[in-house]
Amino acid sequence: MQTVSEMRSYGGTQGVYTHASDACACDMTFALFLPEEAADAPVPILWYLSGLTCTHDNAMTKAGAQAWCAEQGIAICFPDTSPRGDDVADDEAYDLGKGAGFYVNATQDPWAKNFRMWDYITKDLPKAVGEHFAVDLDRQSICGHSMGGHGALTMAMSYPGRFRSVSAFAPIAHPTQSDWGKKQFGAYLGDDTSKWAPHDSTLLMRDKGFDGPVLIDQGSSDNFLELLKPEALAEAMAARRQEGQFRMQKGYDHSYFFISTFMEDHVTFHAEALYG
Ligand SMILES: N[C@@H](CCC(=O)N[C@@H](CS)C(=O)NCC(=O)O)C(=O)O
Repeated sequence: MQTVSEMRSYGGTQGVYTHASDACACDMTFALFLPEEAADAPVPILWYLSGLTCTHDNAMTKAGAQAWCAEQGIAICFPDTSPRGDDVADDEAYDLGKGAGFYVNATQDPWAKNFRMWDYITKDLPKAVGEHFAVDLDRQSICGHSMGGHGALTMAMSYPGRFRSVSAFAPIAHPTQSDWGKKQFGAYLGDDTSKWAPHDSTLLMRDKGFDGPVLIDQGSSDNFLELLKPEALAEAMAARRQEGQFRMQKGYDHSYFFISTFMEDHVTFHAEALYG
């Protein structure tokens, strides 16, 4: 584990670190905010998965999460969205390859060698963070934005008992039926759509739901509504009678101005579950 930077923030520390990932077969960079309570004892941790084109840096600098995490005494980790490096495959489109890992384990060439973001987020990263920092892995929650909302919801429903709560800002909610999904799942997972289904949060919600509270915020003026398909997830939540809230936020778009507006609500929501 190498420290890239560490800065004082809200009485705690905002760090950026690089480590070797077995899953992605490359070095990965992540950001971690630790509140001042972490100096005395391990603190609960919230994972924040970012969207297309992002690195660890976008949410770290624009989501405004540190103030609320400091207030609640919880850590927040911002991973990268794909493997990185000169040897890693890429595509010229912004929504495939680097910056667009889609939180799956690719099985198809040329992606299979490095694009294993599912294993990175669920295995390598918690192991590394748990070993090196004062975080309590018995108290984890997960959230994300857009492609990262998709990752957070699919991981939360796939690992019952691991995450106490899940939330998402404008998640890609039904990727098997969207051009933000079909293109990437076809490339990473191949043509057999039965391999796609475990990575669709609407299908997972219909099938099993989440064993804790769910909070979804979606801007009504989001320019990607046709790709995100929020109505499919809202319907699935209602049909399952899932504990949680789906909030359509009037006039908000897809940007970090939307995310930072509602970040306090999300951190408070997770803190209630993490300290409950
Ligand atoms: N085509 C758009 C789509 C990418 C996009 O909106 N990405 C969102 C996540 S899906 C984002 O967080 N962008 C980075 C940022 O706003 O800092 C672009 O490249 O700007």
